[in-house]
Amino acid sequence: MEVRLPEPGDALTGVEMFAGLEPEVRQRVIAAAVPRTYRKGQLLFVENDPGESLIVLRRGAVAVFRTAPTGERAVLSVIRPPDVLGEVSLLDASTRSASAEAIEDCTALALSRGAFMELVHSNPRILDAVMRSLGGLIRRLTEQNADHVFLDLPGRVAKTLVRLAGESHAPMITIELNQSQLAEMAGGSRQSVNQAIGSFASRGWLRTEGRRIVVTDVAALRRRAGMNDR
Ligand SMILES: Nc1ncnc2c1ncn2[C@@H]1O[C@@H]2COP(=O)(O)O[C@H]2[C@H]1O
Repeated sequence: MEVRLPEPGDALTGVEMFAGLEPEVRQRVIAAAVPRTYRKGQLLFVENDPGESLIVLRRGAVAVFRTAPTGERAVLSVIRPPDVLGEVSLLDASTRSASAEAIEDCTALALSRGAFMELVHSNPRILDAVMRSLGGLIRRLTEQNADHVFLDLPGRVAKTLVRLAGESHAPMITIELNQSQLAEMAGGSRQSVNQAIGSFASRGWLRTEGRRIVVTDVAALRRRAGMNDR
């Protein structure tokens, strides 16, 4: 009888950027990284801070956002494990391109710029993953730009909800997000986002429960967002 042993796991398990590393190198990365915890609502860093470390998110969720001079926020992305953040300013040796806030209690590993660059130089294979990650970011930005040109606000709200629902095929998907956060992500005023949510709710595509949105018809939202059927 075949006995399956549990997959060996470590603090970098599932993190694509470090997937191709030899076990000894992985252990060196883990030893060089500093564990961090962030409470919900805590800022990890602010736009224009010096970029000093790569953050490997292990638990929780982080919103990446830019702030307008009026104080208004635009959420660019929500990062979840096993994603990393903070790679842009390390690679262009510049300041943080956006701010980041824990939207759930988080645990993470922080790898200093020096340790990350040394790793990249001694393990060129990492460059493949770094390039893939930058390619993915550019692709997302291109899509976000196109959405702002081609989709109306309800379309962007629908698309944001579909993205947050992820790959789940469950008949009901609960998204822990209030309507202000949704407005920051979809790029619209709270009032117009509320109207879009009200109209989706009246068609039976979702319902709101306090700070949650329960999506009941992802396919309808996908169609409203102009996305292909799966
Ligand atoms: N538009 C975006 N979508 C997703 N992530 C982003 C976006 N812009 C910046 N980031 C991430 O947010 C981080 C902000 O700090 P960095 O510039 O060091 O690295 C950035 C990326 O990891």
